[in-house]
Amino acid sequence: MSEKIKIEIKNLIKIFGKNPQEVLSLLQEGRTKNEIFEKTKQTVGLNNININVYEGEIFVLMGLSGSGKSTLLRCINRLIKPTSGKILIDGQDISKMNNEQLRKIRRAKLGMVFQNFALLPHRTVLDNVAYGLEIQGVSKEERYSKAIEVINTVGLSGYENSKINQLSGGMKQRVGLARALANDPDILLMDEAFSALDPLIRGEMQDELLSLEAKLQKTIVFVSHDLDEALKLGDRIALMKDGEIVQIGTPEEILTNPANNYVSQFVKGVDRSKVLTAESVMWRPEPLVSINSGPRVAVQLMKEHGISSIFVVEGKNRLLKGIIMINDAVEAMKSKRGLESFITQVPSIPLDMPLYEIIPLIAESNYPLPVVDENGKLNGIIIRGTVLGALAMSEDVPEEEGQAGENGNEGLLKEVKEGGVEETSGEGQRRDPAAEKDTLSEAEKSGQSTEKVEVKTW
Ligand SMILES: Nc1ncnc2c1ncn2[C@@H]1O[C@H](COP(=O)(O)OP(=O)(O)OP(=O)(O)O)[C@@H](O)[C@H]1O
Repeated sequence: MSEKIKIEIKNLIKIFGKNPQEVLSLLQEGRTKNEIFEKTKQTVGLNNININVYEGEIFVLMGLSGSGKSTLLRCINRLIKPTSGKILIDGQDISKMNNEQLRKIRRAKLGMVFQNFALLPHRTVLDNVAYGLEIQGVSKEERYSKAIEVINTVGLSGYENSKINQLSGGMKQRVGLARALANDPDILLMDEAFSALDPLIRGEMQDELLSLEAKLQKTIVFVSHDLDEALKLGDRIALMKDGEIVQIGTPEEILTNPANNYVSQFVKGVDRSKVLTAESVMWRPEPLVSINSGPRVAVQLMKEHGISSIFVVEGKNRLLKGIIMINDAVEAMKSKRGLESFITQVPSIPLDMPLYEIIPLIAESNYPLPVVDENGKLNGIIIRGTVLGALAMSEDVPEEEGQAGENGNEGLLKEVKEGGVEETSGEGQRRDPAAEKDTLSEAEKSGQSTEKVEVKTW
């Protein structure tokens, strides 16, 4: 995802009714959608929408039926004309365009995929995919060659000459996707595109879309009323209610920092383990010991912090070397050898590993797990308590009690809770760059050994 704004929506309002001006003044008075409908029989489809969609992101519009998702999506390609406000696509305001300009921008930049596929049932796959190019007057040779290319992209090669009514739902939607891609649009607008598919196929199509997106880097606006789908697909999600945006955020932000009670209720039953990643549950590793320090320093730090193991790192970049247990450090001290030969190698966790993959690892581990970036730098640690806390987060249940049943991780949670293993780095703190300076000076003070002490904190 780049920093470039691809679609900019500003103060967008859509009123369905005969006298939008009347509704606009009622909106300015602060009347609600329901009040306005009762008074005027007109519907506020969208009220004051402001969104930036960045190039290359999947932006999901999510909300209950009637919240305004489809209306908003259709305003973006001007299938619906907004009552007021702006929609800029690469800086050009589509809400002000005449028909000719609209045709051009739709051809050049916008592809749309519908829930009901909207295919021509008696035509072949090839002709359906090439249809958009055909009505633009592209030569047969050129449109077929492009169509075959995108048919391959969506995994339908071999089906070029099949008729649409011979295909399964999932295959039809692949055709719908291929048809939208045939123009090579920058932006794909997808309206409940997978909602008509049965759950297994739906999951496959979601995976397919994610891997396509990794290759093609389109900007995608995806409408869904399904929270799990939104959390799986969205780089960011806008949660809508009654024609307004309640919250915009990444899936993690929406789950961990709901804007209000409506959002909390909305996300209550979600399986957090599928959405949260190592990065969002890791804590600050503290203290760390440098590979160049002697075992005495390691033992001293562990004693001071009341922990039984400590991560060993190398250099300014805190490259992870492993972990040393207190017994091994004592052994190293007695044998007058360096730390290196007493280090235990531990599996390291990438920053984006989902929580559900971390749970079994942390359940079996006798020490915290290190989270490293792609360069091998130690970014944080994962401790059992953190995992428990992240899974237990909920409006109604106090954190200590957890909420295992609702998250479907009851067995694992029980195992984690009853594991009886001491938290070796219970002192770890959530990342807080502002606190780095203080802890650094404290850590510096604590390194009072004759050996060269290199304590890493941040
Ligand atoms: N053509 C129309 N005429 C009048 N009202 C409309 C029209 N289209 C949509 N609406 C109203 O605008 C509001 C938003 O509808 P919209 O279809 O955008 O919601 P949605 O979130 O996409 O719901 P769904 O998931 O059911 O499609 C609803 O109150 C709806 O009744």
